[in-house]
Amino acid sequence: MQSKTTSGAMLEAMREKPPLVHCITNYVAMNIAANVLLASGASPAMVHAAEEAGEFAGIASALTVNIGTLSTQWLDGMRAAAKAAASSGKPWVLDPVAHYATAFRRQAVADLLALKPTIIRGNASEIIALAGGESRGQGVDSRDPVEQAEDSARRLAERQQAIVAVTGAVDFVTDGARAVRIKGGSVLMPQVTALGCSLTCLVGAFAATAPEDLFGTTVAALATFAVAGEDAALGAAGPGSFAWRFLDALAALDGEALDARARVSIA
Ligand SMILES: Nc1ncnc2c1ncn2[C@@H]1O[C@H](COP(=O)(O)OP(=O)(O)O)[C@@H](O)[C@H]1O
Ligand SMILES: Cc1ncsc1CCOP(=O)(O)O
Ligand SMILES: [Mg+2]
Repeated sequence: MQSKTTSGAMLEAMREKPPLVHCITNYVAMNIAANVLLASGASPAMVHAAEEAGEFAGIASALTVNIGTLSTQWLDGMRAAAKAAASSGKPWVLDPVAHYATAFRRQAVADLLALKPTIIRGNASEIIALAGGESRGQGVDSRDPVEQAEDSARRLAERQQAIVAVTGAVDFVTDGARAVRIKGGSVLMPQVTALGCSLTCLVGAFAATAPEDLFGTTVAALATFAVAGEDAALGAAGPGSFAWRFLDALAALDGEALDARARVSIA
């Protein structure tokens, strides 16, 4: 088996053995997130009912949990799934969408953090607030630059013993010690709803492919979005044509091109 040491090798390994990714995500993101995973070579399943989420997490290779359209019943399913993933040693990714906005969300995220996500992916405002800082987030959208979230990400990674990925104009990934920045993508990406949510699901798919290297798999997922986003923007007239071009760009990207074009630097 080819070693999965580079982002490109991880992408090819994922396509060779498509991981079943259990995505508990929001109503807005379900369709595009599933299509992003299929285009990238993974196998998505959007399963959230409390009656089955724990059992399903046990048969999937990774779990992603996104609180975008949260409800009490959904939270029950999230907790059951997170406990099942954690107890079976499977990676699970938390996307704390707009957790700062309401008391309900803040409590939900506190409960989920206590279940030890292995990776946390959010925009700069979400990560600043999650680490206890003052963020300027508005609803689900970030109003803070990523560079102002880097220290928060390092502290959060240390505190949670997790990988933390902050996305925006230049992404940042850390395990609390190591850290890299990833350039690329397009200004059109935040204009398409649920691309961040979709990226969280792709982080789960890569994590399932090489769970022994969650730092590397998280970088690989973000680099995949960065390169595909640049490709999709080339011919896009706006967010609408960008969205379908982005799916095509993900499907067209191969490991060699990803390794050749990913712009990852040590932070
Ligand atoms: N200004 C930008 N330039 C290039 N890429 C961006 C920009 N803003 C966001 N992205 C990319 O869009 C994707 C979604 O991330 P983001 O918008 O930060 O998350 P969220 O949707 O959760 O707020 C990521 O791949 C990120 O790198
Ligand atoms: C608009 C909206 N409302 C609740 S979840 C959601 C989608 C958020 O997607 P993303 O965090 O990827 O921008
Ligand atoms: Mg988001």
